[in-house]
Amino acid sequence: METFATKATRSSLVRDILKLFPKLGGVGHKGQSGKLVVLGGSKDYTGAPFYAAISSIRAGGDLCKVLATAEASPIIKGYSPELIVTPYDEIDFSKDESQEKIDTLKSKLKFYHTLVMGCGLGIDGEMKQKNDPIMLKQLMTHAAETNMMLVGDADFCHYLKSSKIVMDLYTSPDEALRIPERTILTPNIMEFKRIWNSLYSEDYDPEYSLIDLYESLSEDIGELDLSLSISQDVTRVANSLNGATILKKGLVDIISDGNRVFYVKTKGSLKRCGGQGDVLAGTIGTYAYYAKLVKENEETVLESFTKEENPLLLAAVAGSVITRMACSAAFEMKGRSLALPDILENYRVEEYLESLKSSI
Ligand SMILES: NC(=O)C1=CN([C@@H]2O[C@H](COP(=O)(O)OP(=O)(O)OC[C@H]3O[C@@H](n4cnc5c(N)ncnc54)[C@H](OP(=O)(O)O)[C@@H]3O)[C@@H](O)[C@H]2O)[C@@H](O)CC1
Ligand SMILES: Nc1ncnc2c1ncn2[C@@H]1O[C@H](COP(=O)(O)OP(=O)(O)OP(=O)(O)O)[C@@H](O)[C@H]1O
Repeated sequence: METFATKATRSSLVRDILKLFPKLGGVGHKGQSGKLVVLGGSKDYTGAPFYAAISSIRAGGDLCKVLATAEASPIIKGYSPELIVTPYDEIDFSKDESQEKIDTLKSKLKFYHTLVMGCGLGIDGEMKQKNDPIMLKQLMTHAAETNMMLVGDADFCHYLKSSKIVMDLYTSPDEALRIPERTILTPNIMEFKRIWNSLYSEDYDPEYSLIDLYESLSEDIGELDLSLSISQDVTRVANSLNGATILKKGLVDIISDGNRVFYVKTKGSLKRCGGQGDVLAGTIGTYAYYAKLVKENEETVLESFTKEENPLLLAAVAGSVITRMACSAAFEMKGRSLALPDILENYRVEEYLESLKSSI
């Protein structure tokens, strides 16, 4: 069996996670701690975009908007007065005459920091299959032009597989838009396989066991050597997608942009109720913005990353740690009766940061 030697130290990573969070000094204005848009929500799925959006606020953000189908919009709005909900599916994105409506929709994304795509987006229906990839390309391009960060989860991974229009944004990227380097993808194992199958002819057949990895790692957070087989499937996909950051979810979350590989095995929930991935996507959406701020701020010096390296790796590590801590706290309270709202109720970021700080 491989030994899973690590590189960046746990303590340097924890100190970097603490540096990611903007100070709440009492002088900030509304939106400064993060404004996020979730593109998802359809006939079958109204919970997923709600969970992602509300988690972005619980994680530290200020404002969130949901773009959903007209059918799902009033339902999602009804879950919380916190959410701004805008329908998108009355627009046929493939038609030139829709341009005015598309421009109006784009104007509603102005000043947002992150676009989270896929939570409850849905994949059923001929019209949706045709329209959604064009819509994704248009909104992603617009988001990149306005310097937003991107998170792709759930059904976004389906469109990455089924639509060349979407995959081309990663495999033949427009250098000016820098879409791969502003993206974090958060596939679960099924979604990871979908992306894998769209890139390579051979089946996904990992040589390692996550249980072995989990048991052999002494620290809860750390860096893995690139040469390990555990690192190689994620780095391969990240490299094929031109440096997009991948967080492969599981018992141990593996995170890579193709250059470096990190893991998180912080204790989470033993019950795997639906929606935990949506919570992670919303949380990471807020932290992707914080990572961009860290990169832009000359005064913030990270210990585990150089200024040239990809700060989204840190956003993904932080998102995974905080989500897992909230899931663990909720599971401690509710055990087998855990449902997703219990996790939202247990989002106590300040407390988790304090506990990380005192652990080093
Ligand atoms: N309340 C809501 O509105 C929610 C809506 N959601 C939304 O639903 C949409 C579709 O998402 P999805 O979760 O049904 O699709 P996907 O992840 O492909 O799973 C399909 C099947 O694969 C399996 N399977 C999954 N994970 C596995 C694993 N780790 N290891 C092994 N097997 C695994 C498992 O099947 P099984 O093997 O148990 O038969 C599972 O049933 C998407 O838009 C999403 O955002 C969710 O966010 C939840 C809350
Ligand atoms: N076996 C596990 N033990 C502990 N935490 C886990 C485990 N598997 C996944 N997680 C964590 O749970 C969160 C969600 O991962 P999960 O695999 O449940 O996503 P998902 O299938 O996309 O969820 P969703 O139901 O929202 O579609 C991640 O933060 C991940 O780190």
